[in-house]
Amino acid sequence: MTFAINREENILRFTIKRPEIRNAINHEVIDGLEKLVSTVHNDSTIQFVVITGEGDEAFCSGGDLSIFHGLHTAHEAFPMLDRMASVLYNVATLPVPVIALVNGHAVGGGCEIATACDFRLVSSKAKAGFIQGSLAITSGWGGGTYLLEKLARQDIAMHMLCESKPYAADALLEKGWATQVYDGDKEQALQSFLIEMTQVEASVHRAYKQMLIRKWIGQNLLGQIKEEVKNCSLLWEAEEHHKAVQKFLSRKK
Ligand SMILES: CCC(=O)SCCNC(=O)CCNC(=O)[C@H](O)C(C)(C)COP(=O)(O)OP(=O)(O)OC[C@H]1O[C@@H](n2cnc3c(N)ncnc32)[C@H](O)[C@@H]1OP(=O)(O)O
Repeated sequence: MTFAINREENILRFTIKRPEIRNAINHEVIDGLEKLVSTVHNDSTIQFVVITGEGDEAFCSGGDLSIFHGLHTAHEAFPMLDRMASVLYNVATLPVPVIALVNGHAVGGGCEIATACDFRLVSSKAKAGFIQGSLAITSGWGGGTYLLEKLARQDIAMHMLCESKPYAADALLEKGWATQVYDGDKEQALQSFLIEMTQVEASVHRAYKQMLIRKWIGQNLLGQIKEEVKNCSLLWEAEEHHKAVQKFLSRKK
Protein backbone atom coordinates (compact mmCIF):
# COMPACT_ATOMS: atom_id res chain seq x y z
CA MET A 1 0.00 0.00 0.00
CA THR A 2 1.46 3.37 -1.00
CA PHE A 3 -0.51 5.35 1.59
CA ALA A 4 -1.75 4.93 5.14
CA ILE A 5 -4.66 6.47 7.00
CA ASN A 6 -4.29 6.33 10.78
CA ARG A 7 -6.23 7.80 13.61
CA GLU A 8 -4.60 9.06 16.82
CA GLU A 9 -7.29 10.31 19.20
CA ASN A 10 -9.17 12.94 17.17
CA ILE A 11 -6.46 13.45 14.57
CA LEU A 12 -6.72 11.65 11.24
CA ARG A 13 -3.37 11.27 9.52
CA PHE A 14 -2.67 10.58 5.85
CA THR A 15 0.86 9.38 5.06
CA ILE A 16 2.27 9.00 1.56
CA LYS A 17 4.42 5.88 1.72
CA ARG A 18 6.78 5.90 -1.27
CA PRO A 19 10.00 7.25 0.30
CA GLU A 20 12.22 5.51 -2.27
CA ILE A 21 10.85 7.84 -4.96
CA ARG A 22 10.38 10.78 -2.60
CA ASN A 23 6.68 10.12 -2.02
CA ALA A 24 5.67 10.80 -5.61
CA ILE A 25 1.93 10.57 -6.28
CA ASN A 26 0.47 7.59 -8.15
CA HIS A 27 -3.17 6.66 -8.78
CA GLU A 28 -3.37 4.66 -5.55
CA VAL A 29 -2.35 7.69 -3.46
CA ILE A 30 -5.07 9.72 -5.20
CA ASP A 31 -7.56 6.94 -4.31
CA GLY A 32 -6.25 7.21 -0.74
CA LEU A 33 -6.91 10.94 -0.58
CA GLU A 34 -10.47 10.26 -1.75
CA LYS A 35 -10.83 7.74 1.07
CA LEU A 36 -9.47 10.32 3.52
CA VAL A 37 -12.12 12.82 2.41
CA SER A 38 -15.01 10.39 2.80
CA THR A 39 -13.71 9.21 6.21
CA VAL A 40 -13.71 12.78 7.53
CA HIS A 41 -17.18 13.52 6.16
CA ASN A 42 -18.54 10.38 7.82
CA ASP A 43 -17.06 11.00 11.26
CA SER A 44 -17.98 14.13 13.16
CA THR A 45 -15.53 13.32 15.97
CA ILE A 46 -12.47 14.01 13.81
CA GLN A 47 -10.93 17.31 14.88
CA PHE A 48 -7.85 17.69 12.65
CA VAL A 49 -6.41 16.16 9.48
CA VAL A 50 -2.65 15.84 9.03
CA ILE A 51 -1.00 15.07 5.70
CA THR A 52 2.65 14.01 5.66
CA GLY A 53 5.22 11.87 3.85
CA GLU A 54 7.13 8.84 5.08
CA GLY A 55 10.81 9.26 5.94
CA ASP A 56 12.97 12.33 6.34
CA GLU A 57 13.75 13.11 2.72
CA ALA A 58 10.45 14.20 1.22
CA PHE A 59 6.93 15.32 1.94
CA CYS A 60 6.07 14.72 -1.71
CA SER A 61 7.92 15.14 -5.02
CA GLY A 62 4.73 15.69 -7.03
CA GLY A 63 3.32 13.43 -9.70
CA ASP A 64 5.16 10.17 -10.33
CA LEU A 65 6.94 11.15 -13.51
CA SER A 66 7.63 7.55 -14.50
CA ILE A 67 3.85 6.98 -14.67
CA PHE A 68 2.53 10.34 -15.81
CA HIS A 69 5.22 10.64 -18.49
CA GLY A 70 3.04 8.14 -20.37
CA LEU A 71 0.40 10.85 -20.83
CA HIS A 72 1.27 12.69 -24.04
CA THR A 73 -1.55 14.88 -25.24
CA ALA A 74 -3.72 17.47 -23.47
CA HIS A 75 -6.60 15.03 -23.92
CA GLU A 76 -4.65 12.31 -22.09
CA ALA A 77 -3.27 14.56 -19.32
CA PHE A 78 -6.53 16.36 -18.53
CA PRO A 79 -8.35 13.49 -16.72
CA MET A 80 -5.40 12.89 -14.34
CA LEU A 81 -4.95 16.61 -13.62
CA ASP A 82 -8.68 17.18 -13.24
CA ARG A 83 -9.17 14.21 -10.93
CA MET A 84 -6.32 15.21 -8.62
CA ALA A 85 -7.42 18.87 -8.64
CA SER A 86 -10.95 17.79 -7.61
CA VAL A 87 -9.64 15.51 -4.88
CA LEU A 88 -7.36 18.28 -3.62
CA TYR A 89 -10.24 20.77 -3.58
CA ASN A 90 -12.17 18.25 -1.47
CA VAL A 91 -9.17 18.04 0.87
CA ALA A 92 -8.87 21.85 1.02
CA THR A 93 -12.58 22.18 1.83
CA LEU A 94 -12.71 19.49 4.51
CA PRO A 95 -14.80 20.72 7.45
CA VAL A 96 -11.84 20.61 9.88
CA PRO A 97 -8.38 22.26 9.89
CA VAL A 98 -5.95 20.43 7.58
CA ILE A 99 -2.25 20.53 8.43
CA ALA A 100 0.57 19.74 6.01
CA LEU A 101 3.39 18.31 8.09
CA VAL A 102 6.14 19.07 5.58
CA ASN A 103 8.77 16.62 6.82
CA GLY A 104 11.01 17.01 3.74
CA HIS A 105 11.02 18.37 0.21
CA ALA A 106 7.69 19.44 -1.26
CA VAL A 107 8.09 20.19 -4.94
CA GLY A 108 5.80 20.35 -7.97
CA GLY A 109 2.50 18.71 -7.15
CA GLY A 110 3.84 18.09 -3.62
CA CYS A 111 4.02 21.84 -3.10
CA GLU A 112 0.46 22.09 -4.47
CA ILE A 113 -0.79 19.56 -1.91
CA ALA A 114 0.86 21.44 0.96
CA THR A 115 -0.47 24.78 -0.33
CA ALA A 116 -4.04 23.42 -0.40
CA CYS A 117 -3.80 22.65 3.34
CA ASP A 118 -4.76 25.24 5.97
CA PHE A 119 -1.35 25.17 7.70
CA ARG A 120 2.18 24.21 6.67
CA LEU A 121 4.59 23.03 9.40
CA VAL A 122 7.91 22.86 7.61
CA SER A 123 11.11 21.04 8.63
CA SER A 124 14.11 23.36 8.67
CA LYS A 125 15.80 20.84 6.33
CA ALA A 126 12.98 20.88 3.75
CA LYS A 127 12.82 22.81 0.52
CA ALA A 128 9.60 23.57 -1.31
CA GLY A 129 8.62 25.18 -4.56
CA PHE A 130 6.46 25.26 -7.65
CA ILE A 131 9.14 23.77 -9.89
CA GLN A 132 6.61 22.90 -12.62
CA GLY A 133 7.88 25.81 -14.76
CA SER A 134 11.23 24.03 -15.04
CA LEU A 135 9.29 21.22 -16.76
CA ALA A 136 7.62 23.72 -19.09
CA ILE A 137 4.20 23.36 -17.45
CA THR A 138 2.30 25.29 -14.79
CA SER A 139 0.80 23.92 -11.62
CA GLY A 140 -2.18 21.79 -12.61
CA TRP A 141 -3.74 20.47 -9.41
CA GLY A 142 -5.02 23.86 -8.24
CA GLY A 143 -1.83 24.80 -6.41
CA GLY A 144 -1.23 28.04 -8.29
CA THR A 145 -4.77 29.17 -7.50
CA TYR A 146 -4.35 28.30 -3.79
CA LEU A 147 -1.01 30.12 -3.65
CA LEU A 148 -2.42 33.30 -5.18
CA GLU A 149 -5.34 33.08 -2.75
CA LYS A 150 -3.33 32.31 0.38
CA LEU A 151 -0.21 34.45 0.25
CA ALA A 152 -0.81 37.95 1.55
CA ARG A 153 1.52 39.41 -1.09
CA GLN A 154 0.50 38.62 -4.65
CA ASP A 155 3.86 39.78 -6.05
CA ILE A 156 5.63 37.18 -3.90
CA ALA A 157 3.20 34.45 -5.00
CA MET A 158 3.71 35.38 -8.67
CA HIS A 159 7.47 35.45 -8.16
CA MET A 160 7.40 31.95 -6.62
CA LEU A 161 5.36 30.61 -9.54
CA CYS A 162 7.45 32.33 -12.20
CA GLU A 163 10.85 31.48 -10.65
CA SER A 164 9.78 27.81 -10.52
CA LYS A 165 12.45 26.81 -8.02
CA PRO A 166 12.64 25.26 -4.56
CA TYR A 167 13.22 27.58 -1.57
CA ALA A 168 14.80 26.82 1.80
CA ALA A 169 12.55 26.72 4.87
CA ASP A 170 13.57 30.14 6.23
CA ALA A 171 12.75 31.75 2.86
CA LEU A 172 9.38 29.95 2.84
CA LEU A 173 8.60 31.44 6.24
CA GLU A 174 9.62 34.90 5.11
CA LYS A 175 7.43 34.64 2.01
CA GLY A 176 4.44 33.62 4.14
CA TRP A 177 4.12 30.11 2.67
CA ALA A 178 5.33 28.24 5.76
CA THR A 179 3.13 28.67 8.83
CA GLN A 180 5.98 27.56 11.10
CA VAL A 181 9.44 26.08 10.63
CA TYR A 182 10.56 23.39 13.06
CA ASP A 183 13.89 21.80 13.96
CA GLY A 184 14.09 18.16 14.95
CA ASP A 185 11.20 15.81 15.59
CA LYS A 186 8.08 16.29 13.45
CA GLU A 187 5.76 14.70 16.00
CA GLN A 188 6.86 17.15 18.67
CA ALA A 189 6.43 20.04 16.23
CA LEU A 190 2.89 18.88 15.45
CA GLN A 191 2.03 18.44 19.11
CA SER A 192 3.19 21.92 20.08
CA PHE A 193 1.41 23.45 17.08
CA LEU A 194 -1.88 21.82 18.11
CA ILE A 195 -1.66 22.24 21.86
CA GLU A 196 -3.53 25.55 22.13
CA MET A 197 -6.01 24.70 19.38
CA THR A 198 -7.06 21.50 21.12
CA GLN A 199 -8.23 23.63 24.07
CA VAL A 200 -10.90 25.12 21.81
CA GLU A 201 -14.13 23.26 20.99
CA ALA A 202 -13.97 21.39 17.69
CA SER A 203 -17.31 22.98 16.74
CA VAL A 204 -15.56 26.38 16.74
CA HIS A 205 -12.89 25.13 14.32
CA ARG A 206 -15.57 23.68 12.09
CA ALA A 207 -17.47 26.98 12.09
CA TYR A 208 -14.34 28.95 11.10
CA LYS A 209 -13.61 26.43 8.36
CA GLN A 210 -17.11 26.94 6.99
CA MET A 211 -16.43 30.69 6.94
CA LEU A 212 -13.35 30.10 4.79
CA ILE A 213 -15.18 27.67 2.50
CA ARG A 214 -18.05 30.18 2.01
CA LYS A 215 -15.48 32.81 0.99
CA TRP A 216 -13.98 30.42 -1.59
CA ILE A 217 -17.41 29.50 -2.95
CA GLY A 218 -18.21 33.22 -3.22
CA GLN A 219 -15.13 33.84 -5.33
CA ASN A 220 -15.61 30.67 -7.40
CA LEU A 221 -12.25 29.20 -6.40
CA LEU A 222 -13.24 25.86 -7.96
CA GLY A 223 -13.94 27.55 -11.31
CA GLN A 224 -10.49 29.17 -11.20
CA ILE A 225 -8.92 25.79 -10.41
CA LYS A 226 -10.69 24.22 -13.41
CA GLU A 227 -9.10 26.90 -15.64
CA GLU A 228 -5.69 26.14 -14.14
CA VAL A 229 -6.18 22.44 -14.95
CA LYS A 230 -7.21 23.22 -18.53
CA ASN A 231 -4.21 25.52 -19.14
CA CYS A 232 -1.77 23.03 -17.64
CA SER A 233 -3.07 20.21 -19.83
CA LEU A 234 -2.50 22.39 -22.93
CA LEU A 235 1.14 23.04 -21.93
CA TRP A 236 1.54 19.35 -21.02
CA GLU A 237 1.45 18.20 -24.65
CA ALA A 238 4.29 20.51 -25.77
CA GLU A 239 7.57 18.94 -26.80
CA GLU A 240 9.46 21.08 -24.23
CA HIS A 241 7.58 19.41 -21.38
CA HIS A 242 8.23 15.87 -22.53
CA LYS A 243 11.91 16.63 -23.14
CA ALA A 244 12.32 18.11 -19.64
CA VAL A 245 10.68 15.08 -17.98
CA GLN A 246 12.75 12.70 -20.08
CA LYS A 247 15.88 14.59 -19.00
CA PHE A 248 14.97 14.15 -15.31
CA LEU A 249 14.17 10.47 -15.69
CA SER A 250 17.35 9.67 -17.61
CA ARG A 251 19.76 11.80 -15.57
CA LYS A 252 22.95 10.13 -14.34
CA LYS A 253 23.88 10.61 -10.68
C1 LIG B 1 1.99 16.28 -11.93
C2 LIG B 1 2.68 17.59 -11.96
C3 LIG B 1 3.95 17.57 -11.18
O1 LIG B 1 3.99 17.20 -10.03
S1 LIG B 1 5.31 18.17 -12.00
C4 LIG B 1 6.62 17.98 -10.86
C5 LIG B 1 7.16 16.60 -10.80
N1 LIG B 1 8.21 16.50 -9.83
C6 LIG B 1 9.49 16.77 -10.06
O2 LIG B 1 9.90 17.17 -11.14
C7 LIG B 1 10.37 16.54 -8.89
C8 LIG B 1 11.42 15.55 -9.20
N2 LIG B 1 12.19 15.23 -8.03
C9 LIG B 1 13.16 16.01 -7.52
O3 LIG B 1 13.39 17.15 -7.91
C10 LIG B 1 14.03 15.39 -6.46
O4 LIG B 1 13.86 14.00 -6.53
C11 LIG B 1 13.73 15.87 -5.01
C12 LIG B 1 12.26 15.72 -4.66
C13 LIG B 1 14.19 17.33 -4.84
C14 LIG B 1 14.53 14.98 -4.02
O5 LIG B 1 15.90 14.96 -4.37
P1 LIG B 1 16.85 13.80 -3.82
O6 LIG B 1 16.58 13.61 -2.36
O7 LIG B 1 18.23 14.12 -4.22
O8 LIG B 1 16.34 12.47 -4.51
P2 LIG B 1 16.59 11.97 -6.02
O9 LIG B 1 16.37 13.07 -6.98
O10 LIG B 1 17.87 11.25 -6.07
O11 LIG B 1 15.37 10.94 -6.16
C15 LIG B 1 15.38 9.64 -5.57
C16 LIG B 1 14.68 8.69 -6.52
O12 LIG B 1 13.33 9.11 -6.61
C17 LIG B 1 12.95 9.34 -7.99
N3 LIG B 1 12.00 10.44 -8.03
C18 LIG B 1 12.04 11.60 -7.38
N4 LIG B 1 11.00 12.34 -7.66
C19 LIG B 1 10.24 11.63 -8.52
C20 LIG B 1 9.00 11.87 -9.20
N5 LIG B 1 8.31 13.00 -9.02
N6 LIG B 1 8.54 10.92 -10.01
C21 LIG B 1 9.20 9.77 -10.21
N7 LIG B 1 10.38 9.48 -9.59
C22 LIG B 1 10.88 10.41 -8.77
C23 LIG B 1 14.28 9.69 -8.67
O13 LIG B 1 14.21 9.47 -10.05
C24 LIG B 1 15.23 8.76 -7.94
O14 LIG B 1 15.08 7.47 -8.50
P3 LIG B 1 16.36 6.51 -8.68
O15 LIG B 1 16.84 6.22 -7.28
O16 LIG B 1 17.38 7.27 -9.49
O17 LIG B 1 15.83 5.30 -9.38
